[in-house]
Amino acid sequence: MEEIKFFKPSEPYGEFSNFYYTPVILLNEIWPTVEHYVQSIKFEDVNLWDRIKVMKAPQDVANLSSKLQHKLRPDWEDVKDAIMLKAVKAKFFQHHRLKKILLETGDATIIQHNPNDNYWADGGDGTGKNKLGLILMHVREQLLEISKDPDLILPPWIMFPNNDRGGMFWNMGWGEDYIMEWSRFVDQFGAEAYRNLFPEPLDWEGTYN
Ligand SMILES: Nc1c(N[C@@H]2O[C@H](COP(=O)(O)O)[C@@H](O)[C@H]2O)[nH]c(=O)[nH]c1=O
Repeated sequence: MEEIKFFKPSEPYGEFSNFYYTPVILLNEIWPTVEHYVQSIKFEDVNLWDRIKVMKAPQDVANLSSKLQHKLRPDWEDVKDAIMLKAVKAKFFQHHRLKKILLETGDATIIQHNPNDNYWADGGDGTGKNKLGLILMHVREQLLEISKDPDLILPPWIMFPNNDRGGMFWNMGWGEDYIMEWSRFVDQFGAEAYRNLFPEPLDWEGTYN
């Protein structure tokens, strides 16, 4: 079985790192990286979230968080896997390019290789739990259930299920760019054929007209 090892964002498969720069929308807010989101959610104090969100380097975020261990929400150990899954899922559903990279790993085992982390990574010698690798493979399964074609651009109601059709997100920046790219893709693919794969839900009615 092929193994894919990743660690730093600048190295091969760096897109799989939580430090990789790519925005994610969670809780109706845009976070600069998965790391910014996960480290914020560790704390109940939302003032800390605002402080973290404007920090540039994910490493600075991680450093600040490790200094504030005494402020951790009491249930963190119980919820951390679910929160990480939610964030990693959002990242790979919300970005077509990243989704494609993940799907193109086929059935390879994905391993976060970091000697300093026995939980999210392999501990360097394979004794770590590799939870982030397991989560990435789980998200890959979830994507495969929707479509096995890495080039297929998914409809907005699947990529951004929490963004209402009437919301401002679709009228500017990221949301607008995505709708334009998706529309071009649907035209090339053939609207009827695409619609057969992805019939629009009630709140997106009329979108193929
Ligand atoms: N330490 C590290 C990465 N690992 C990430 O750091 C986080 C550590 O979480 P926690 O143990 O809860 O503070 C977690 O998201 C893990 O995947 N990644 C990188 O690119 N570069 C790093 O230097």
